[in-house]
Amino acid sequence: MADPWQAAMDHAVAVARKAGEMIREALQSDRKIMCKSSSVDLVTKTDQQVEQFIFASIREKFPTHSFIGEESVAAGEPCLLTENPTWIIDPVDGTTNFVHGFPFIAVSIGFVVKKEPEFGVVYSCVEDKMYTGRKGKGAYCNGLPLQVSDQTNINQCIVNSEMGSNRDPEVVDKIFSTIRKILCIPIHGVRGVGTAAVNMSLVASGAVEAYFEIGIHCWDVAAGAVIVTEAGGVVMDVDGGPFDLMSRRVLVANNKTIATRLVKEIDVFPAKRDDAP
Ligand SMILES: O=P(O)(O)OC[C@@]1(O)O[C@H](CO)[C@@H](O)[C@@H]1O
Ligand SMILES: [Mg+2]
Repeated sequence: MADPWQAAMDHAVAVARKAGEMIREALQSDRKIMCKSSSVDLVTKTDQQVEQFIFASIREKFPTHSFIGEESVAAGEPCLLTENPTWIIDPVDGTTNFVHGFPFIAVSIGFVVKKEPEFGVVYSCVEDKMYTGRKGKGAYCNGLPLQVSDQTNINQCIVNSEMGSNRDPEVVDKIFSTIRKILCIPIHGVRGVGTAAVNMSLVASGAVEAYFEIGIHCWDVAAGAVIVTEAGGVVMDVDGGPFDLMSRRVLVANNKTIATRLVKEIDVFPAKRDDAP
């Protein structure tokens, strides 16, 4: 039977690639920085222009679908997931990296139907790596199949995480205490490239065994969650419970053994849900 969403996924790949070209061009010119929730939560005209381009390109083909985009929500659009086919988009994941020219910047396009992720597209546009995952049909990077690491020994792992954009000293203490505990298990190393979408794609590629973060948004992880699952990995809440796209919390790993070992070390702190009133 033909895949009802294959054409949508093919379109998402083409749109992500064009959006990536826009970002690469913008990297050659001055980036005017604006702030959102704080002086370290950055946005630029490029974020807004790329999101408008992606929305317009998708709406043209799928006018009845719903959209959740980072910059539209920042401008006051509701962040509510319904049963309707919904595109969940981060036009520039790694805006701080973009502003600084740090070469990990991704276009993240997730597609969800009846609240179930159907496919994810993450285009790491400086690296020119197109990561894709289609429910039940595997995960790929530039057309080559992705498979998570087969490592089950926590001491042999690299774990991705991020410092986030919360500068409340009590939150920063929890972030650092978690990273300290994990590092001293010990593990081989902690890394983070400044974009959840690429952090998750690196788990799917087997380059690192896990990634977790509290404070991300649905648009950061909607695509990566499908890519990790389709590469044979697991996606869950940082407390080991089921993954909740709107919870602002995510833990992905190559397998349940590594994931549950990490859950023991994560100091959880509150983060307001994406769909909170
Ligand atoms: O606002 P942006 O750039 O679209 O995304 C925010 C983000 O890059 O910041 C976090 C780092 O703490 C990442 O996990 C997340 O993807
Ligand atoms: Mg973004």
